[in-house]
Amino acid sequence: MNIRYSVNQRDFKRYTTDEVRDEFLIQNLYVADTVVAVYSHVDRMVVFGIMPVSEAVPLDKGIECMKSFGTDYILERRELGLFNLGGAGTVEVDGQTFDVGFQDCVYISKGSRNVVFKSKAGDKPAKFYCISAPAHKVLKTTFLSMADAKKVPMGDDKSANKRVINQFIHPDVLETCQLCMGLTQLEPGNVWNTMPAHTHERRSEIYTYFNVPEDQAVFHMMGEGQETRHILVHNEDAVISPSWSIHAGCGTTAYTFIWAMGGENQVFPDMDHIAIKDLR
Ligand SMILES: O=C[C@H](O)[C@@H](O)CC(=O)C(=O)O
Ligand SMILES: [Zn+2]
Repeated sequence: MNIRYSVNQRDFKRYTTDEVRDEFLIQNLYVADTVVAVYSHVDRMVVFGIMPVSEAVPLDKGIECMKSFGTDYILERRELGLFNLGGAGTVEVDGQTFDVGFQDCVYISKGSRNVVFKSKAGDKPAKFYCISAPAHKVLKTTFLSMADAKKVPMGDDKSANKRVINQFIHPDVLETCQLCMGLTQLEPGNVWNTMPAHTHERRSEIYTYFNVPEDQAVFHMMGEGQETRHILVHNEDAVISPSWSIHAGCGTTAYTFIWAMGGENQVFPDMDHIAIKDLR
């Protein structure tokens, strides 16, 4: 399992492009019949990419659970949220099966022992993007579609940032231990997300960008507001944002992304906004 240790904001100022990418960028999450896992020490969030093609893939495939998590099974002391970014699939959680289409979400409670992923058709495989965070109590494993999400329209055409923040795993929709997750969709012709930018000292966040055409990219902004850097992301890449870092992006075209947060609180508007004129 790939492990990312924490980076502080002072050392980060001196990072080269490659160092920034090695620490924060997550690529190649979807490999046939494989569980790709990246363990971040930023709020101990774990990113899993799972693309079943010709077989059913259990969450712990290829993972030494005791060595990586110190538990008998992965979700013994963790919760997990997932979105399907590919073709139709299913996830089976301790015998309960959920049909999971494109952009559907499932929250899986702490204490779930057997989690198994499948695609309906190997030539149109499902791509399960999963984020797991430490959890302290058992809650309800729940399927959420776009219709269940709370919609928060933001931005306008004039600022090229008209978008809808779809809050799926959010206190107003579903109780979780610490995980919050949702899907932000940009309107055609709009390219900016999360601008004016913010940090949230009490939480950290991971983004994954998708619906990015093959020949296009997103310039993801990170760093402190007074010392920004960019990191180029392409379709289905993910990027880790420690609490001290802004997390905003500008695409060469419209795109969609999943945001996921873990940490001290779940108060969505708990953000320290930085005025655009103050960014450096
Ligand atoms: O802390 C909240 C997260 O950064 C995202 O929800 C922001 C976002 O989706 C957007 O503005 O487009
Ligand atoms: Zn944020």
